[in-house]
Amino acid sequence: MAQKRAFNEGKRHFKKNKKQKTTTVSDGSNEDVLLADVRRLLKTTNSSEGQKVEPQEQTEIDVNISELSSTGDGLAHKDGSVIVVPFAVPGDTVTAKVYKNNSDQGYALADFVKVVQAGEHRTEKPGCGYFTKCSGCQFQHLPYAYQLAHKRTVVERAYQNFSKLPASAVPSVRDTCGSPLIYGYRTKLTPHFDGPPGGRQSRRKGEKPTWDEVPPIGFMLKGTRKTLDIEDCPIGTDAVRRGNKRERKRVAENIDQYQRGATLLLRENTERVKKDDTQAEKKDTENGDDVVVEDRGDFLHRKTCITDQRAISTEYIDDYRLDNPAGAFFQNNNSILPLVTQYIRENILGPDAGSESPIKNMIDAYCGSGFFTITLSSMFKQSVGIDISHQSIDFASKNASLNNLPKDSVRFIAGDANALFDAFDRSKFPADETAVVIDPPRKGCDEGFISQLMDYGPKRLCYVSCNVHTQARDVGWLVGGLGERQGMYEIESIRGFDFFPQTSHVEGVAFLKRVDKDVSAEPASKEGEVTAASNEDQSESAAPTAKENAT
Ligand SMILES: C[S@@+](CC[C@H](N)C(=O)[O-])C[C@H]1O[C@@H](n2cnc3c(N)ncnc32)[C@H](O)[C@@H]1O
Repeated sequence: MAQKRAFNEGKRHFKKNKKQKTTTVSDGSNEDVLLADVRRLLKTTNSSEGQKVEPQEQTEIDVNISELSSTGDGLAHKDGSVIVVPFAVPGDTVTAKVYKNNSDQGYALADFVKVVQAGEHRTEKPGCGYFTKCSGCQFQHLPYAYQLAHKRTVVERAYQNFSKLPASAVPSVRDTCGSPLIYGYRTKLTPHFDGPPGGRQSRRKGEKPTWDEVPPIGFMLKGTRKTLDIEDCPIGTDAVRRGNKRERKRVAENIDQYQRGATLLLRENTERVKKDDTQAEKKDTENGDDVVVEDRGDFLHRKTCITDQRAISTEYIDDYRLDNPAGAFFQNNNSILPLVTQYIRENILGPDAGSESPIKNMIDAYCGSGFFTITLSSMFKQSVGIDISHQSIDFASKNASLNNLPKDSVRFIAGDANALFDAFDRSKFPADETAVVIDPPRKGCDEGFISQLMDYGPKRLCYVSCNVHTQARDVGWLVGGLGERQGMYEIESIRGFDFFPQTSHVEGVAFLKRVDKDVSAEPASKEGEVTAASNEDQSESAAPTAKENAT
């Protein structure tokens, strides 16, 4: 009998220092991920136990960086504590200034001060003048191959730390797929500025707040809650960078019209025009510097930057046109998306699937404005996407029409993924003929969703996630079980995709297959009949045991 797994491991409470305050660390948060790395490092370096010297806050110390954390920080072991230093590289000796000592957790957070001796991997000239000040990028001093190799390790550790699966249940993580563009890739940036000093008091008194000067407009200064003024961000696309310049000028000229701080939207928009379109040429001349023109074979892509949240932005991926409300979620690195869709096409039917694949249907849970449903639709007889946002579903339906997809085979439903399996006719989507794509927000799937998914028991799963740590937890449930529910899947492959070069983020794509019953060993069932219940019985043998789970 397989081990029953804790139903909700989502929130853990840690006692904090002498005041006995507790803090909640949610699954997959930066703190949770860092803690797992700290514990592992302390375990492997327990030789100095008993001679622990707590680093004093506000003191400067020199430390040798031994590894990179999954959050992108350098980790050093010193006198029984782990010192966490941003912008540091394994092999570096750096001076760091401790600003927070989490002694009960065994680590201290420090600011990077300077490099004393550079490690061998610190070879790149950062592409941005704000590097080591801006909190956006962590890796501009690292060669791209090193960044990709590190992200593979991040995915590996995610499964070691959060899936609760034995190593034997997790296949070797594939090499990270790199992004074709490593700068100039971000199609969306959202710089912000803070309100005027004393603004709240002025408003309370019924007075209009005034500005002494134009405030910094940009991103967070690393390790603080202050805004760093950013004139230019080289990970943005050319159109977005031009938009940033324009928006900064507009805000500076109109700052008196703002009573509070604000977040600006910079979203790339693409207009596809035939090469001989003289009207488009005229527009380009009129709009001058605002338009970036890219040659795409028979077409030109005219790229501009949208700043109105309610406007519609357009992107082209694999020749599909996808419209989206500019302020709503859409993937931010257009250059890597064709590689992701290609990879999913190559794997979603299974490694042995030829033209005779039993998989005829696709369900896209958390579908947004239909990116996966639409770009993969040609592989399936019918596809259905579901998303909690009515606005996204409206756009998904419009996108299906824009791409001339038949209404009877590509459909979208507005609703909670947790109720997904009540929302459509299961008999039209037999589990044996269906693949489910899952692409939830950073917090991952709800337990309710995972349980329902296992009740339904689709033959194949493709789990895409921008948080490989919550993804590993959820995959652990699907394979190892959740609460009373036994797991019923096996991991086929795991691979990271580098959606955000120069940063510590990695997108995970995992393929899972249902562990099917060996019908020859079960005389009572009819040949070929595989039900969710029978899969559940069978999964016991595939699920890890209590002992394995504990390792
Ligand atoms: C990471 S986005 C993925 C969107 C889409 N797959 C794409 O690539 O553009 C996550 C999506 O999950 C949706 N979402 C969040 N919670 C949900 C829930 N409980 N049920 C259904 N959709 C949900 C959000 O509206 C968002 O569109």
